[in-house]
Amino acid sequence: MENIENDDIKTEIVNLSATLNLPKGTEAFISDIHGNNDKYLNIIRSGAGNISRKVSELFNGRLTTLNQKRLVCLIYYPEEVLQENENIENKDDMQQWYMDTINSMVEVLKYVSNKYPREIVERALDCKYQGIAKELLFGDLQAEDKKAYYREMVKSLVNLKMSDDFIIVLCHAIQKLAIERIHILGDLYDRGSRPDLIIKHLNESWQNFDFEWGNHDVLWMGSLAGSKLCMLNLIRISARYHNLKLLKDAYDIDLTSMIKFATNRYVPLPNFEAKIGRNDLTDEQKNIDNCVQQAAAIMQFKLEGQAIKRRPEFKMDDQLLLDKLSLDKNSITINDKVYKIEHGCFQSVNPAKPYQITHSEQVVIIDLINQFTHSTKLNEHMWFMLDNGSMYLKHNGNLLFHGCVPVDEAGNLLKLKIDGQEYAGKDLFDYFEFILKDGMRHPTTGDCFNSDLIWYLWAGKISPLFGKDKMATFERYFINDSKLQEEHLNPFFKLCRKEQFADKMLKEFGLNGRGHIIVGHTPSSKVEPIMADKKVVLVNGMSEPKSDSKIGGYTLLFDSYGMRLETLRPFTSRKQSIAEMSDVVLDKQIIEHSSERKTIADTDYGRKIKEQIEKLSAQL
Ligand SMILES: O=P(O)(O)OC[C@H]1O[C@](O)(COP(=O)(O)O)[C@@H](O)[C@@H]1O
Ligand SMILES: [Mn+2]
Repeated sequence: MENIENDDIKTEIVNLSATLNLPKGTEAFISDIHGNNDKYLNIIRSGAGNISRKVSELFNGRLTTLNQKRLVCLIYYPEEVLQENENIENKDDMQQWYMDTINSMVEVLKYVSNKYPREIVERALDCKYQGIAKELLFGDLQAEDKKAYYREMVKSLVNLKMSDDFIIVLCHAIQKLAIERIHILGDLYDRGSRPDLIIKHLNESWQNFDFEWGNHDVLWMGSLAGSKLCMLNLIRISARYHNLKLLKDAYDIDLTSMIKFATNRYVPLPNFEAKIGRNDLTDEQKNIDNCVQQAAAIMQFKLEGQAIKRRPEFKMDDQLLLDKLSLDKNSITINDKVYKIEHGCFQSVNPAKPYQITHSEQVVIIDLINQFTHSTKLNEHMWFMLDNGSMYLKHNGNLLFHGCVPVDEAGNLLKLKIDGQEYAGKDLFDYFEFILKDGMRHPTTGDCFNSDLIWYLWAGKISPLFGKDKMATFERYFINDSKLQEEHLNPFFKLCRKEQFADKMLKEFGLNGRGHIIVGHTPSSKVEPIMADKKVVLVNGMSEPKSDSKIGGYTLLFDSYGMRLETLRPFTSRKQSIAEMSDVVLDKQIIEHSSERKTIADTDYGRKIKEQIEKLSAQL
């Protein structure tokens, strides 16, 4: 008996020791997806550019560039591309195409899977075709004695009309194996229409991923925790980007009370026109978006005023603006200067009590927050974000978070004083993580401490997720003054150009200077994507590109040879990507390269394996 046990332990040690010598898996870092499911899938299905690179390594000199492109496009979008085959009329041509394609596909799959232990490769294959796929994948296709056997296998797949399904299984396996782990550096939610589908995809089809929460994600998590402020911001942004439908379709939140209230009390105004790049909306849809945005904005400003007054420690008094409106509400006095109000909509603001919510506003807010806190699907998705996420992550020596470590101009950590206790740097991140988790575990719709702090994460001066001195929502809606509308970035971003500062930040989180700080949030138009002698990398890859933008953002890949930042091609639609067979990557910059491959032994996972080996050895 003892011997059998010892043998099992020894086998396990052999397997684990062997795993340590495999090359390190490829990590992909993406950020600011903002609900753009198609663009997200375009990146994921392409292995963040990894697949086309592998195909060219494998087929250069054997396939023309055009045929490589065709193969790559098929791997990304097999469902759509295979449909085009219906146009091939000649049966022999068709058979030949399938045989060539399956063979090439198996080659690519072999190539991307050679980093993994067999068990992981098997897991990436759909069970329906696992037997055949394994035979083709792990067998020696060139062995003379078996050539006919393999040829017949592929031929039968074609004859039995199983080949489309089989190709799809191989393509999905290639996609999965091209990236070992995805880091999502925040802002999965808001602006785009289908964040729910991204969550669904990760939940159902991906194994290794993590979220570093963004300020927009916090609005959704905070709403589930009962924060009315988070919810009003969320609804305002949803209306601003014509996404109110998402709330009903994905989360079963009925906005009837809000829409009725808003369309009765407000008339459409130019400053509340939805920000969408299309003009196929009916007048009714436009009016709803416009009026709901106004109603939510006014409720938001009122409740924000109450929170700011309730929490003097937030030091946000400069954002109390409703009480600075003139009696006729056509102008506002800020720092002794009078500004004209453009297209005001303050009919529900009582000059005597500007932050007081009216009875009918209250009725709408209560209806909505009850629905948010009771939505089963929202509950499921936000817990998925909570369980798989954190405020920051230390992974393989790198530090990942969404925004910044709040500092002053001199680079000293800014302290947030709450309840007599000061939090700064890593402690500040840890504190907010505790509050967010606590808030979600104990949801309440009252004006509680957790809710206020969660809202602070969205818009507070010393919020690591926001990273700006103020959110100028009011000014941007109503005051035509570019100075007042400015939101200044925390000095962190400027200081990040200095290596010494980056080292100091890494040290604050217990990491050494060999690591990198990898962040999302800030568009590359504001901050360079590579700073501090390549120690700080910005991967804001997904914010909607402006219509004239020549790039579609950045993603970072970290494989066994090093790190490279990929500049993405602007993404318009899935249909167009397929039609043009366009690849995701426009350009790449090497951040780090070593001719000696990193192995699993060099990673955090490797460290865990070594610990396990030690434990097992002790049992022998
Ligand atoms: O693009 P919009 O909807 O006008 O939003 C602008 C607001 O979004 C923010 O940029 C925050 O969003 P990000 O985290 O995506 O930057 C605010 O600072 C700003 O006030
Ligand atoms: Mn952000």
